[in-house]
Amino acid sequence: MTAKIIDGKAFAENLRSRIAGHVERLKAEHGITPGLAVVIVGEDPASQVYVSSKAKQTAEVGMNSYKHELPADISEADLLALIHRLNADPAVHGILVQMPVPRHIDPNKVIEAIDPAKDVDCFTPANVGKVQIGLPGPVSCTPLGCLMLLRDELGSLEGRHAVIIGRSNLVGKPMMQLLLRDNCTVTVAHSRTRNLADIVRQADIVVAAVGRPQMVKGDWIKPGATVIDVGINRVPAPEKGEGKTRLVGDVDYAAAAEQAAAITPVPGGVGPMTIACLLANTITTASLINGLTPPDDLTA
Ligand SMILES: Nc1nc(=O)c2c([nH]1)NC[C@@H]1CN(c3ccc(C(=O)N[C@@H](CCC(=O)O)C(=O)O)cc3)C=[N+]21
Repeated sequence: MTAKIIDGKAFAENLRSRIAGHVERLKAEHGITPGLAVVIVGEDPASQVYVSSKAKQTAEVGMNSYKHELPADISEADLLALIHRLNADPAVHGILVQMPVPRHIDPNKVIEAIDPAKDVDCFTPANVGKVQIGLPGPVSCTPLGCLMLLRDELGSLEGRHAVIIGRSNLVGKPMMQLLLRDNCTVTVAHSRTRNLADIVRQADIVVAAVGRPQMVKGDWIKPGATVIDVGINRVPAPEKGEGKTRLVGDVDYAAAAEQAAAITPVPGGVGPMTIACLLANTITTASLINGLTPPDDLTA
């Protein structure tokens, strides 16, 4: 079998055009222009690239984009003061502080400072709790993107056995909540799991989010399974020339594609969905801040 390639880039483009429609409607019917503030501390080149593409896509869907580039040596107090100003700014409906922040800044203090009503990453305890009990609000961007791709591919997820590899607060844990809410049977495996290959072999749905290049092997995949690869790992690519690199996922793509019914590529799979879901969350928070029901095609 050769798997169908799940085109996350195309799905994300379609999602962004729906988001643009919601922006139009919020402007025309309610006089609201959703605004997203993105804060980046320091000059990590990879982070710069992501932040620029977030800002560009924010503007493309008709939202206001506010970019705050801060020097790497900014004090924690000054960063928290900026977050408090953004919390109080009525033009800002979403706040994202690009992670990781430099070591002298406590990421937990940064997250705690963000008003949960504007927490488009879904990092704050209040929003993590809302996802768990199914209340409306922003949903972690990467898991939301994975869920949208899975629903589009499979229709109902009910009764399917999903194996998530990775238990991070960023991906594994929220993914577990969302798949449970969709009536999957969920197994969360991680670095200490015994017989990982045998557990993955039982999965109808595999979500790989371990951050180790090509760790999930082709013969771990049950024939006909759906594979979502969250990993984005930059590895050396001497075949492209000296010093060159390429992106690979957490799954051995070529071998897994021989077994799976459908699989996401890297790049062009989950990554573009993460950014589109950030914009979706900004529509959700802009709606809730203004007492409106968020559109249900943009959330879990
Ligand atoms: N507060 C916060 N929220 C985040 O959501 C957040 C963050 N911090 N820090 C960094 C990570 C990383 N991240 C990515 C988003 C999109 C792609 C993406 O679109 N990747 C492309 C490839 C891009 C390339 O070629 O380098 C793809 O997979 O096709 C990747 C990575 C969001 N993050």
